[in-house]
Amino acid sequence: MTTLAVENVSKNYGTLETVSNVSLSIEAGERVALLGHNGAGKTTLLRMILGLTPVVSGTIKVLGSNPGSRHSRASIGFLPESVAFHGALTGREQLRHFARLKSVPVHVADDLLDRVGLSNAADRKIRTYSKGMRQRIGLAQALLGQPKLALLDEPTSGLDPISRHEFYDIVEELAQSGTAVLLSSHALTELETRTDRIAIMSQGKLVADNSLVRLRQNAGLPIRVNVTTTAENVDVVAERLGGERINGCSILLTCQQDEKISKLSQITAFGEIIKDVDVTPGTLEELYRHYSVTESEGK
Ligand SMILES: Nc1ncnc2c1ncn2[C@@H]1O[C@H](COP(=O)(O)OP(=O)(O)OP(=O)(O)O)[C@@H](O)[C@H]1O
Repeated sequence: MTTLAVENVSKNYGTLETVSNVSLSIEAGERVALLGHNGAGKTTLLRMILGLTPVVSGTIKVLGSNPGSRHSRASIGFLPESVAFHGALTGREQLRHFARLKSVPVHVADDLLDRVGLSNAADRKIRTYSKGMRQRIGLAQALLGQPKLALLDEPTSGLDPISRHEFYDIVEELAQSGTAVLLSSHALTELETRTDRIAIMSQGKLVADNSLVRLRQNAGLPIRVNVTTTAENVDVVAERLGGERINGCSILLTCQQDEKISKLSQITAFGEIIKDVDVTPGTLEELYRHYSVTESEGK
């Protein structure tokens, strides 16, 4: 059964259509990133999946159950964008408290502290924790009870690169154990290798939902090719390739995906005067802009 099935869901606040006819499904073990500018409707959608905002138009099912139902609530682990903890409690006390609320055995809380790398700080008060350590406690509470669906709202905001890396390792383990993961983020670059699909919301609409490879193909964004030559040949190579000289020995050219191989043959035909070639596909930022702008222009 599909873990999360969102079908034709809309939500208005007054005359503002915050979520507009959105359909999105996530299977067990899939990691989906939900992207969108501020106000795109991501949080409203997450709230509807959680059962906090009623679904009045369209349907949402979590493992076949309605949002907010006992079964649905028991299946979801949620990490809100800003998590508030009791600063006077230790990490262990706080997590054990959440475990009791979720009717999960307390020893599971201790195991999770270990899993999120907090066992050494578990008996320190949360008020002494760094932002990254608080996020880890937040993640640990979202993982209590082995959720079938993890909803993570901006989970890596404020984390340093190493903590982000470790965070995504945990997400990967979670997905491998069969949990479907939906995470919203503004930190685009980290999602490139860490998620299976990218869903983009713009002005309430879902404007893209596909693997990164497919999104790139469909957008047809140009590929950048950076060529380094010997100093004395840079001008002539730039002219022949039709590229732009960007500094001492570097030339920048762009081409479409289907021209890439012929462009590379043209470059290698110059022989030893070519010192290096870097090929960079369109970045996630460019894709994001492409899909958001295409939709808002009504193309
Ligand atoms: N309770 C509410 N009453 C009125 N308008 C609301 C309410 N909740 C959200 N909105 C509006 O709906 C739109 C979408 O908000 P939402 O919080 O879902 O966006 P978001 O994509 O999560 O943005 P962000 O990245 O800033 O968190 C915004 O214009 C917001 O002002």
